[in-house]
Amino acid sequence: MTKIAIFGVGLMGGSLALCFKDKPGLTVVGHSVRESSVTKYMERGVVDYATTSMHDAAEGADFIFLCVPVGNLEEYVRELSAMQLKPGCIITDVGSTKASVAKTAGRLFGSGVTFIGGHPMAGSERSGVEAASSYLFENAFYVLTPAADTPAGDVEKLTELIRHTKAHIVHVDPEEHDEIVGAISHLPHIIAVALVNQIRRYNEKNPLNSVLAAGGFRDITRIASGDPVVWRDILINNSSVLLELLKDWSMEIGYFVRLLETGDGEGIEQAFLNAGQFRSQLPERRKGMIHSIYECYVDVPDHPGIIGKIATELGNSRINLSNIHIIESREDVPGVLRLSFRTQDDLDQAVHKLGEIGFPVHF
Ligand SMILES: NC(=O)C1=CN([C@@H]2O[C@H](COP(=O)(O)OP(=O)(O)OC[C@H]3O[C@@H](n4cnc5c(N)ncnc54)[C@H](O)[C@@H]3O)[C@@H](O)[C@H]2O)C=CC1
Ligand SMILES: O=C(O)C(=O)Cc1ccc(O)cc1
Repeated sequence: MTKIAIFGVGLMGGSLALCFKDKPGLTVVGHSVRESSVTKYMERGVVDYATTSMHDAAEGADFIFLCVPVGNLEEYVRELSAMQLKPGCIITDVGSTKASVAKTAGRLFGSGVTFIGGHPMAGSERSGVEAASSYLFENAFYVLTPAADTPAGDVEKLTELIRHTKAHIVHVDPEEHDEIVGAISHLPHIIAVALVNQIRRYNEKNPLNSVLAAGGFRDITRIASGDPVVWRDILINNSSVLLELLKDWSMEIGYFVRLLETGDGEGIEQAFLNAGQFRSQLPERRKGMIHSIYECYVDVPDHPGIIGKIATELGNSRINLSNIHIIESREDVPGVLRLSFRTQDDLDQAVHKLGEIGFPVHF
């Protein structure tokens, strides 16, 4: 039996556990510092066994996944380095930053135990084992950050195991990872939170702000609902990269201030044109940093029974619909439904079926 120990069975740890559990030859052990969490992991059946003992979890493990907030990663690495681990044990993590943990682990682990940093680049604004799903990583990128002297055989062993997630595995240098992920994930989270807090202040004076806050606002601010502790740790850990990115961000904002002060319509058009062109070249519907589920929009007339018809048609074709959301903010226009699916295959089949029965689909 290959023993996999998971420290911190939350959204990420729980989702990994679900990918590995019940696979032939694998046994999954979950660790939490809290007794109540251990009971919860067992009750939900996400692990084969759970414990509050770090020793019991790590002893004899072939793979150890550290899935705690970034601010706690290095203390786990330190504690594990002082323990008698199984020779050949591979330790990895799922932290959203990679440079500091790679540096600490590189210093602490000698022969017999290998550390390879990891970052599955899929997730959501939700947290906790309640939000875990075995589908979370399907089609997403999964970054590994092996060092130049990491044994190739160990990278291969970890890669083989991670294939259970159905993610695309890529290798990136830890510092380069933090710069890129700072720009495409951490900075957008800061911007979303700052924007929501700006509107929150306006809303204290006039509650109509939140009543009218509709599609666009909700779309670009979903990630502002991320877990505060997880994000505190990510931003503090990557602060030097983020401070540089924020300088560039204030230049971008300053540019818009000038465009408006000078009434430069052509400049505004050009800014939207450039952004739209770049955005349309981004890989389509790749599950990843911001888009994490397979979804499409359907224009439907606003009359009773239509939602039932769509759900029934999809059900009859054995297409699994994971969520259906009515966009309520469209008064006096055709209603719009957002349909979510767990897999690309379900989404593709749904698009085909809905087309057949005369419902136009948008993305
Ligand atoms: N949320 C997301 O979408 C993504 C998160 N990550 C990374 O994954 C890691 C875990 O994040 P999530 O699973 O989202 O968070 P989560 O809050 O769902 O899970 C965190 C887990 O760590 C445990 N934990 C919290 N504080 C602890 C402490 N002081 N000592 C020991 N255990 C503690 C919690 O009990 C929980 O089991 C973080 O390092 C985060 O940067 C990576 C990719 C995506
Ligand atoms: O909610 C989303 O779309 C995300 O962007 C999730 C996410 C959060 C943290 C990461 O390190 C990676 C992905």
